[in-house]
Amino acid sequence: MPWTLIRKDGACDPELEERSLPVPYRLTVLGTGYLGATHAACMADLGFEVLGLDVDAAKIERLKAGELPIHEPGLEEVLRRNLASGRLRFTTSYEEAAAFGDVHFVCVGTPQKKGEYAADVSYLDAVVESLAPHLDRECLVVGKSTVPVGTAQRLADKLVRLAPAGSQVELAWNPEFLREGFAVHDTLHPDRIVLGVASERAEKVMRDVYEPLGEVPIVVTDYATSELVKTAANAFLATKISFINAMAEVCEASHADVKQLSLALSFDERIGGKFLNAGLGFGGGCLPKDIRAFMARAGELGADQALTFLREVDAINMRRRARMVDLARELAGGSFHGCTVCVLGAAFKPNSDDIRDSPALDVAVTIGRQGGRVTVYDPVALDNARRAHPELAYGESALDAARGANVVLMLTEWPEFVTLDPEELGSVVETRKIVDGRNALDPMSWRAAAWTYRALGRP
Ligand SMILES: NC(=O)C1=CN([C@@H]2O[C@H](COP(=O)(O)OP(=O)(O)OC[C@H]3O[C@@H](n4cnc5c(N)ncnc54)[C@H](O)[C@@H]3O)[C@@H](O)[C@H]2O)C=CC1
Ligand SMILES: O=C(O)[C@H]1O[C@H](OP(=O)(O)OP(=O)(O)OC[C@H]2O[C@@H](n3ccc(=O)[nH]c3=O)[C@H](O)[C@@H]2O)[C@H](O)[C@@H](O)[C@@H]1O
Repeated sequence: MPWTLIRKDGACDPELEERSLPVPYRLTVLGTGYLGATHAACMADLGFEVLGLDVDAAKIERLKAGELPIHEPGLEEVLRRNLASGRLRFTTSYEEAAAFGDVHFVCVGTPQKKGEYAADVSYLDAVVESLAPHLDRECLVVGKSTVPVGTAQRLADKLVRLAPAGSQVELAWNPEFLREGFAVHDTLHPDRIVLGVASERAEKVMRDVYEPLGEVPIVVTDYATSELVKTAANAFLATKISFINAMAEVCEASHADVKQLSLALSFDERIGGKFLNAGLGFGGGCLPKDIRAFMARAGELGADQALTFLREVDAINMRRRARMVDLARELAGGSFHGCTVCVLGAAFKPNSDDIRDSPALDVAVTIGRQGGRVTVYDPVALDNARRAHPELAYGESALDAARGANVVLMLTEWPEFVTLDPEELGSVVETRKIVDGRNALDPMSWRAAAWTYRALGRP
């Protein structure tokens, strides 16, 4: 069946023609968090008319005002530019979104269920239940969230069942691979586009939507494979990080240096140097929960043996956090009682304010529970950290947080921490002891300034 989908009024404004959109589809983006806010703003920047929707009314008000609710370098400019042009708008109304959109991108969260490994996909069901009853004409619904394999087919059936337009409403799955901190770049210059589609017409619409991105490898496949590509990619990245952190454990036992080991490995083109930074390990709203959801889903499918290695990947990762606490305690003289610990970093990685499953905060909280007086500083994640962990103390700057500290832990490699002057920091601490949790500092210069410098996986 040919895909006849066009904008309802058939009109194409001259500016859109100038931007040479193959088809001026109107897009909605349902869920405007880290992924959705980026996707909405970037698709508008490509020339599409975009309507972003969220159930969080406060978030929508901020977005309407050109204020980004998250920290993502470069995104606020894209947001403001497209609000000003009128191409990007926001709403909380599903009725409005359904009437507006030819293509609906679904970007809601799929967090880990409490007390379980499995992913909570209920937000996706909620989207379908809110949107579908208003879909009375041909349109494409495109899932971008990361999901357990099998979710897309189930949602596709539900969509057709609930939508008045029935099978004129179709689902496609289009997983997202962007990294926080590089979200705008990764959206506009993806390494590849994966399309899980059930028809040629859905493939055609998706190809048209992404045509303005230029030459990008496109893999067209079925729903299940597209869902699995995403979880496999994150499982691979997590495995690579835990591999080098396992090597760090062996280096610790044998007085070898994991940083030099990693460098030497990186020259082998089959291995490559990316994602081989040993340290405190991975956190964030994705890698940890995605490998756990992957294991849970494999179990449901009777394929749990295939992924038992991910259990070890997870365990190695969590052991790094425990090792960091042990190292800090050792430097504190065997106990945290009466000890002041400065933690530099709260975000799970630099250039983000995201504190979901942050290794840095996890370590800070554990040390606090073990009796340490912990003061945390982060350039952008302080508000989020304060809200989540009011029990910790917070500094206004790195120097402020380090004042009177017996031990400093550098746990998120923000550029401003990497370039800290050992003398200047040394002038405010009680004792010059530092653990470099990301192998990002230069040991020589810290030791030259009379600091006791320790790191993970290095002698
Ligand atoms: N954060 C990232 O860098 C990436 C995330 N992903 C995946 O994308 C998905 C979203 O992740 P994030 O953006 O990080 O999550 P998030 O938690 O920042 O955003 C989710 C948004 O959905 C909204 N929402 C919840 N229920 C809704 C509903 N019924 N209707 C409309 N909006 C609703 C929430 O209010 C929130 O604003 C997850 O599956 C994640 O694994 C994939 C690639 C990158
Ligand atoms: O599914 C997702 O949401 C995203 O998850 C990750 O992106 P992100 O979580 O933004 O951050 P990464 O750059 O992958 O870093 C993840 C964690 O691994 C840690 N890491 C990374 C690299 C490394 O060598 N060592 C290391 O410990 C980082 O500090 C961070 O805590 C993937 O890289 C993205 O491709 C994917 O789209």
